[in-house]
Amino acid sequence: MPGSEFGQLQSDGTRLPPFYSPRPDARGTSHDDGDVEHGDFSLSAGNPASSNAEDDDGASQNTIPPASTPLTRPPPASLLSPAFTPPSTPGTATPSNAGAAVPRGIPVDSSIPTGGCGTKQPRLLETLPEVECIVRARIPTTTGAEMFLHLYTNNVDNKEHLAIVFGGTIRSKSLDAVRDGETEMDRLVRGAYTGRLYPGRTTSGLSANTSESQDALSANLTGEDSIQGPPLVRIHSECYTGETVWSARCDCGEQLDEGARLMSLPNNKAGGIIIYLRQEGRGIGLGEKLKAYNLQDLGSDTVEANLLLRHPADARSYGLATAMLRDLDQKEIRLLTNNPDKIRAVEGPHREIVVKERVAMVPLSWKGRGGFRAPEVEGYLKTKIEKMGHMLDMASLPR
Ligand SMILES: Nc1nc2c(ncn2[C@@H]2O[C@H](COP(=O)(O)OP(=O)(O)OP(=O)(O)O)[C@@H](O)[C@H]2O)c(=O)[nH]1
Repeated sequence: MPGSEFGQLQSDGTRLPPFYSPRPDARGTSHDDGDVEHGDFSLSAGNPASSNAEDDDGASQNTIPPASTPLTRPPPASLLSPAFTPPSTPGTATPSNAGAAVPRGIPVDSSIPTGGCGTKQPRLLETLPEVECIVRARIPTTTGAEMFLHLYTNNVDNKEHLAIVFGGTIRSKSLDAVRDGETEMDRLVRGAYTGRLYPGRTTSGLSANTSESQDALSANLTGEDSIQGPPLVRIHSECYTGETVWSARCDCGEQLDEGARLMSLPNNKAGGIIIYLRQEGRGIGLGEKLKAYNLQDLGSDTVEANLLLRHPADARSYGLATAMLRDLDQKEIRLLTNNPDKIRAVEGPHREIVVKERVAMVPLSWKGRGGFRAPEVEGYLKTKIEKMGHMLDMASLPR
């Protein structure tokens, strides 16, 4: 960690990296999450992506996955644990937002060129990958927000892709499916239960006589817990540097935290899902991304650095995200992104998922809500806008 100019001084005297979550508003005013997209975005249908980026993006969407691994086979012992250990957990500085509105989205219709996600059509594989949620657990976070972490296996790679689920109404079909020969304890341990776990619980379903089931019943009757519209979704690609080792070259850590914060807002009754895909460095892997960083220090931008290393500008695909969202029983979503390619790609080859709205991700520092400023992240965002067609208006960057 760099020196003392970095980090927020906490009440217990320790310093936390300031990079991820919004700092509390120094003026003590409450934030209004309803203004997320106020004038900050252009919805131009014209896509300013360079020809390089266009060619490479198109190619990347068509990446053929490696040979299938049957879902029935147990995951290999070599499965790596996620490096997802953000130093600041979701929702820091949320208390002042307790009553804040759910962020407004911009209507999207990817079936028409003027629908708000550019004109590029990614070439997608005809069939979605198969995914299976093998375990789910409740994660109370340090801010009081709670989420359920779902770990998925699939038939195209050996990575542990994750769904971070906010709200109690979103469930995984593959997790809930009954497995041959399993006991009630097996179901409890792999997270295929309803309601909450407590010491001594022996059944995975809600039994009619517990006070918990009565609470659930009355919540449903009063509509307190009923689903209200499509959930907020973020499709997030792994970024070890930005999420774990405090890199100021990108805003990935801040985006992850901000997505989680918005999904945890009490007024967000529709729930939220962060699909956390293990495609580090836009799919080129951490080693190659570190080489790209060195090329950036030598004068290349993020797209040029990838191309110099003979990688596409963006080597990611989103079929796994589409399949995971379908497994979580979603059809329509509100997507937190500035990336037009992501909107079309996550919808899948047959629009298995429909993005109804895009919710813009404006860097927090641009809105005067904390965040961080650095020449590197400004270069990163500028390249996204100028070469990759991201729907973010650099002109609104405060000088
Ligand atoms: N190759 C490369 N990858 C980077 C660099 N900086 C960040 N990344 C990766 O870029 C990806 C960021 O992706 P996302 O957070 O999904 O964001 P996005 O696709 O840019 O679009 P949004 O949804 O608008 O945030 C992660 O996989 C990061 O590891 C870089 O300099 N070079």
